Amino acid sequence: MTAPTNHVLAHKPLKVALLGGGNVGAQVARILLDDADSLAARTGARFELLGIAVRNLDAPRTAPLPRELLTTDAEALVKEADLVIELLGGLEPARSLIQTAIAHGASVVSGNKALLAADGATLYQQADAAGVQLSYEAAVAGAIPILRPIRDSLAGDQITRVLGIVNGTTNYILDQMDSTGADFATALAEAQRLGYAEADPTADVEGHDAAAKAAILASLSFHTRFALENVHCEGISSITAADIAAAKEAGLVIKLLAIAEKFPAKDGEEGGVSVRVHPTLLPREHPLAAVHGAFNAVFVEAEYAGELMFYGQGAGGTPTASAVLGDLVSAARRIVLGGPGRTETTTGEVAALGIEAVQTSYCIGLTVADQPGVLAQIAQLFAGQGVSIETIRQTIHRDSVDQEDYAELRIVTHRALESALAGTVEQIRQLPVTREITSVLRVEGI
Ligand SMILES: NC(=O)C1=CN([C@@H]2O[C@H](COP(=O)(O)OP(=O)(O)OC[C@H]3O[C@@H](n4cnc5c(N)ncnc54)[C@H](O)[C@@H]3O)[C@@H](O)[C@H]2O)C=CC1
Ligand SMILES: N[C@@H](CC=O)C(=O)O
Ligand code: NA
Repeated sequence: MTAPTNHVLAHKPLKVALLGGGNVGAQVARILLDDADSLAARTGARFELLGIAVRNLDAPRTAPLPRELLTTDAEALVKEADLVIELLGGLEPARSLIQTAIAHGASVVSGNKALLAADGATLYQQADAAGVQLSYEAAVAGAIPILRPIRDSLAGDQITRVLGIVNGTTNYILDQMDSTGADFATALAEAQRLGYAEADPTADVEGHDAAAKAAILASLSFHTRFALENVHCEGISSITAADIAAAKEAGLVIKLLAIAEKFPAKDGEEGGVSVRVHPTLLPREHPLAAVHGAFNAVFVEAEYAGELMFYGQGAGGTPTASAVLGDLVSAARRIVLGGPGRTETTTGEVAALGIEAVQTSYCIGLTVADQPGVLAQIAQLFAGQGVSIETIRQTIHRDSVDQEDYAELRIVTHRALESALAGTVEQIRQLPVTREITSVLRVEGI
């Protein structure tokens, strides 16, 4: 392995102001402090966390924050910073603080979809005019990289439809009602406890949070400004247990979908883009029906790329912090970009593993003599190597040549070390009762 060449951090530390120490803010602070070295290596400059603006210095936090970093003076903090992370939520004072940051030449990272849906265009223009960046990947579908792919990766394509589950709280509630029969209020309380819900959960339940995200998605996808007023919005508060049960009986599931769809001009009718959020029935075999809990998924249909699907954790402090930090590193790299910038780094120094060190599940196909005790012998060899069997399927066949019965086995294992599996297979191959090992395949996702 060649020695890493980019450990030297030529750039001065970048001062970071964090606004908000709630579900997301506390996790961003924790990771900024815990992973300071690797973030510096990837960025080309260290992040110096100047302070964390909070409303109440003594409020309980989801991660312990150094007391000396907490302040109630958000404005003073912002004026000192090179980079400002806004995780307060709500329109004010978030908007004014972002504008102060921009006016002082700081780049801004925000997860505030309510503000971005309301004022994103203005704030973006202000940032552009000041030569700073405004990034907000966390604002739509939490941890899922969706805005940057739409804005950058698909910049050469024509998006025709975006369709997704973009609110974790409502997906959690509907999923709980569907799978455990939980009532609406209990499921909502649990979503709040898990840190998915907005400070005022009405924004989730009535679809306003999804509508804000739909407006942002539509604006980026169709290169046109869509305001919240352009989004048709229906929430899930009127969905009853009986609706869920009826859907289930019909092989359907109810999901709150955000849809931005282009309708081309046709038969003298003007074309346009429909942006809407509403509860939607889906067949249970539809890929979006398999999005459970607080997970989100966004389908993008584009003229040249075809169908793309983005899936992951759309809510929760730590997953959302991942998107915030991705934006932070990306914005910081551009500040460092006085030189060539650091977009690819090789400072991880992680060893490359051989296949023998892989752990996964396996499916082994083999044929053996149809005799008593054969399965026990094989099971013993697996156990001897510490490989645990998940299922064995046996089918009896008759050999057309010697007219002897033989058994075809398909054995699926739990996760096991490749070397242990290979050793087991070799031992089975040597057994006098084994006719043939027909296949050894690795299995993921079971
Ligand atoms: N929680 C989640 O799963 C996700 C949240 N977001 C967005 O991230 C932002 C933060 O969300 P959470 O951390 O969940 O909210 P939160 O309500 O847990 O935290 C907000 C924090 O900001 C503080 N704050 C509010 N106004 C303040 C002020 N004027 N001065 C000082 N501190 C103030 C509050 O005291 C609280 O500590 C919101 O815009 C939210 O929509 C985005 C994606 C996912
Ligand atoms: N309240 C939101 C948080 C993420 O944006 C949700 O439930 O999805
Ligand atoms: Na995202």
